[in-house]
Amino acid sequence: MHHAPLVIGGKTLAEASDGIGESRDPSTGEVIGTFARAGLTEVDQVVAAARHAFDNGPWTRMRPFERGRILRRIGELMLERRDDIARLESRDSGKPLRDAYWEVDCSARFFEYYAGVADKQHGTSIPLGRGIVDWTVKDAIGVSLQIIPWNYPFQLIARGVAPALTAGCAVVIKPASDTPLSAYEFLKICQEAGLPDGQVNLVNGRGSLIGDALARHRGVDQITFTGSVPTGQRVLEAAASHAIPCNMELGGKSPQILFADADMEKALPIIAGGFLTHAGQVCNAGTRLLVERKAHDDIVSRLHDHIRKINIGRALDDPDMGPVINAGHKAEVEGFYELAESEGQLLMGGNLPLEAGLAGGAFVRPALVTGISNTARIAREEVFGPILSVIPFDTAEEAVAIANDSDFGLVAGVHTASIDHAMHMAQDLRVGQVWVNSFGIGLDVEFPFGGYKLSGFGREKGLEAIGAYQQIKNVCVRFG
Ligand SMILES: NC(=O)C1=CN([C@@H]2O[C@H](COP(=O)(O)OP(=O)(O)OC[C@H]3O[C@@H](n4cnc5c(N)ncnc54)[C@H](O)[C@@H]3O)[C@@H](O)[C@H]2O)C=CC1
Ligand SMILES: O=C(O)Cc1ccc(O)c(O)c1
Repeated sequence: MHHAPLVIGGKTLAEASDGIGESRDPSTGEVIGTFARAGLTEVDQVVAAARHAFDNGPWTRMRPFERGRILRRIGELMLERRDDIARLESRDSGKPLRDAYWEVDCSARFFEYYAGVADKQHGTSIPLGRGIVDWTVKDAIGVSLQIIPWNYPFQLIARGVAPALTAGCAVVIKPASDTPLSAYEFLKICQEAGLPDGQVNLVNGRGSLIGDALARHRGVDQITFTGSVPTGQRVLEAAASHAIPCNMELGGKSPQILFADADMEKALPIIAGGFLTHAGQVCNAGTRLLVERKAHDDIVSRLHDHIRKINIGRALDDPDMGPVINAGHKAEVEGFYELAESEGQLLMGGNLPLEAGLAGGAFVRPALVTGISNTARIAREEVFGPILSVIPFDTAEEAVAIANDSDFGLVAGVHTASIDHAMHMAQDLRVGQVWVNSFGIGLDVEFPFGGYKLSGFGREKGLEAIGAYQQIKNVCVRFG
């Protein structure tokens, strides 16, 4: 049985003021671990520890290449422990084992990538004429609060913490209560890699209690949040109470646009992966398929055949699809099947062996919804489950209009053999990321990732992410 303590200023605290929480395996419903649940007392302690590390600790003063070496070591240790972390993550989050391995590998890549960037944070020199020298310096913003969701618990820590540390920040991590376990593995790795005490701190606990109190805390200088829109809006209100900047990575209802000229054989697994990965519990899941009308019936029949064969099972057995995060979320997804049936036709898939042991799991089945337009609620609301809404279009202009007619704007996929269609879509789609003849779920660490509209603002990954953790200081010197 795992137990995740708090880690505050380098000290490991097995108990905390809001008691002990339990974490369940969504594949079986079994309790697989416990965690110390922080309350308001620990909120003050953890912010004080991070502040102390930032204001007085060695990290801020260390030479950038030395910081880079420690960051690289964190990535190496992740790879050395990939089996243990992936198995823990697969059980705690319910994602198939291969996806949990991907999560660990990608986390290591974040540290490798930013390790190489640590000593390249150049400022600029601004010409103001003779007798004046003016330059900018990229200063660390201070204490970064990272509020993490349950869908990619380990990787989203790495995604935010690596650039924050690179910039010189201290960090407080607040994981989701459904997936509290792997964050402690991350803290242990940081300690072993030689990260100074207090530079990264961990507090598990209730979002509405400590998440809110941390976001309001005057000692926090910046927030990175990934999660739902309503919670993100609450976090923004808390941040507004002391006017600090936020990186918001919220939900999506991302389109995949399929033209009739596309190679259907190649497009099919990409479209399916786009909405089935982690049972659809991905912010950038491609859950609206906009299909050129003449290809509609063909792709629906191929997709239905495909999802009929999807094997559902325990995450550790590495099935095609694992469970959703918990019984409450299963009920929500099932509510969306009912909504879909009232708005259009629901085509179900999936093989769920009802053998003993799976009865307690939060399993749902993959589904297509046809006979709807983009005004249907099922085509507009984020389900966070394996449901694909299929909507026909006749022209490329109409495809863009439907794709952009959404409250969200995270990502889009385009499947076509025509360079004109591809370029038109890339130019006109109001989303943060366009994939052509592909649809990656968080594939790479090098390019910027983030949304338009209700999908949020700010960018994760790539060189762009570091800006969230820096202040630009301008220095102007007159001489002579
Ligand atoms: N964009 C994304 O990647 C994600 C979206 N979601 C969406 O959110 C829905 C609900 O899932 P939840 O886990 O309840 O997500 P949530 O958005 O409520 O939680 C995300 C994180 O925020 C924390 N939190 C909750 N209330 C807070 C508050 N008032 N102040 C500060 N932090 C707070 C939570 O403890 C968790 O760490 C899902 O069904 C899905 O639609 C969930 C996870 C990830
Ligand atoms: O946030 C999500 O839900 C999806 C996701 C996870 C990891 C990534 O690196 C990414 O780009 C996107």
